Amino acid sequence: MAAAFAFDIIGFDLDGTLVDSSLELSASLNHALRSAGRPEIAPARVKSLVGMGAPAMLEMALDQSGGHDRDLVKHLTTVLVDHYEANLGSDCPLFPGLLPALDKLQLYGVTLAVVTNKFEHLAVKLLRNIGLLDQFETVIGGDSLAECKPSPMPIHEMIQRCGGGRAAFVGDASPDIDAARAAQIPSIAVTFGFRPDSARALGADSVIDHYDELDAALARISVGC
Ligand SMILES: O=C(O)COP(=O)(O)O
Ligand SMILES: [Mg+2]
Repeated sequence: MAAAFAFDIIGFDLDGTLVDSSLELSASLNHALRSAGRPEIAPARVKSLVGMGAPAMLEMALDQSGGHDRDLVKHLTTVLVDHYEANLGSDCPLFPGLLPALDKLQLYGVTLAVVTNKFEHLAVKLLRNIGLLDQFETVIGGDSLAECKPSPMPIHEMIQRCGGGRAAFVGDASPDIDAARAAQIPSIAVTFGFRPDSARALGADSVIDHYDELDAALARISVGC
């Protein structure tokens, strides 16, 4: 089947883009906060803390109740990750329309990849547990390389691992769109992720409200690139 767009590679962010991981992340963040005697944070508010990895999420959460230091963040990252890993993917729905959208891209012969700021081993395990891992040529995590999003480094690496060619990136937050811009590839922001209020202001080349719109958005942004 011929695609209406000219991309060889489509990269996806993970949390808030492929899956709604907010309930599992909230449960594990709050488990870590409780263990340190800190107040919990409501899942709706946890969404705004996701996107720069677990240590950054903990720093921002701890700053809401008395601050953080490096040792505390290091210790609580282990507490959070151990808890998160135990039930990974059991309460982590895919966003509507994702599977048919990925199937269509595969039919077009597009190579798919994930670039997340989650630790790589957690991203791989989550994708395996929810049955998505085989869809992706490669998974690059926040600790896979010397730099993570918003650096262009993981985007460049993604393109290289996927054999080169024209690429676009889909994400829900500023590290995604900024990394794509820094790597000089077009981006699509999703409004159904963890930044519904600001997705339109991220400066992406296109914005979608549902995965049904992905095909048309890719066709729009591939014109002239
Ligand atoms: O902050 C995280 O844990 C990772 O988030 P991302 O998948 O949106 O990059
Ligand atoms: Mg995200």
